[in-house]
Amino acid sequence: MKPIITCIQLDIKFGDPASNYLQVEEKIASAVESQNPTIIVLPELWTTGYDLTRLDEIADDEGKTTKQFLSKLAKKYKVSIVGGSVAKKTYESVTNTMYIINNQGEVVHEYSKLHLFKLMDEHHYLAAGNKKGLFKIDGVNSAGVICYDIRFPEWIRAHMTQGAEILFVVAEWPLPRLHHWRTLLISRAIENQCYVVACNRAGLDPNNEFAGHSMIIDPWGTVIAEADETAGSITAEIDVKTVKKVRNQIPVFADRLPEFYD
Ligand SMILES: NC(=O)CCC(=O)C(=O)O
Repeated sequence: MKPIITCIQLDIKFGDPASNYLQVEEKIASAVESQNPTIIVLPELWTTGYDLTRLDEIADDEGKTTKQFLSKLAKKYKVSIVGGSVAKKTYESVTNTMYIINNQGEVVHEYSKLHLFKLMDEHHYLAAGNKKGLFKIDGVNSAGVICYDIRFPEWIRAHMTQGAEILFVVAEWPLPRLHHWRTLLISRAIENQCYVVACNRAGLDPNNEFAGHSMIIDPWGTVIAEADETAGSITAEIDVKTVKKVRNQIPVFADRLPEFYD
């Protein structure tokens, strides 16, 4: 079965997890009803937005609430979820953490953002992760990274050389750098000959206007679905066999010469 992927481009309510859980529940229900997706993707920090000064109060304790919430919806609708990311509080720190839930409602992986974005003060409030975002979703080897991570092609490549065929990107990417967002995502798809599924947020917070433009890009670099700047969703069916076809046509992975790269 070919994956049908929906990105939900939310307008996140700043610092208001209760409202955001509610709107995500409604938007997942309506995406399932109208688009029949097999995989749903949410944006970065969708429970709290960038309300970093209040994380002590509003971050999710060990991610428990989010994991239960997404598992329940995944099971109810038999859909896999790339659960954007949330602020996860532990005894030691708060991380910007993505949960991957399969269509049985099981949490199959969690990835914490490796590269913290200083321009949005992340380094003052969040701790970086230390593990790759590699997982299988609906049988497809995939990678998941968070926003600023896409500026580090070597980090993405480290996932791709381990066999990932879809790169999921979840983000809160501001409008003034929309050109970078589109160019970096298309470049990551072309250089890695993979699908890129990128879910950004829409709307405003007290410091930023966000770019929207969630995108689904094929391994040739063609944009097959793209949102505008407003809240909404995009959906596309993808054919994972295209990854092998493109990798056979131009054998970039076989032609790498890593011994010259450092
Ligand atoms: N939330 C983020 O990591 C934003 C990254 C960003 O805006 C960039 O230009 O990079």
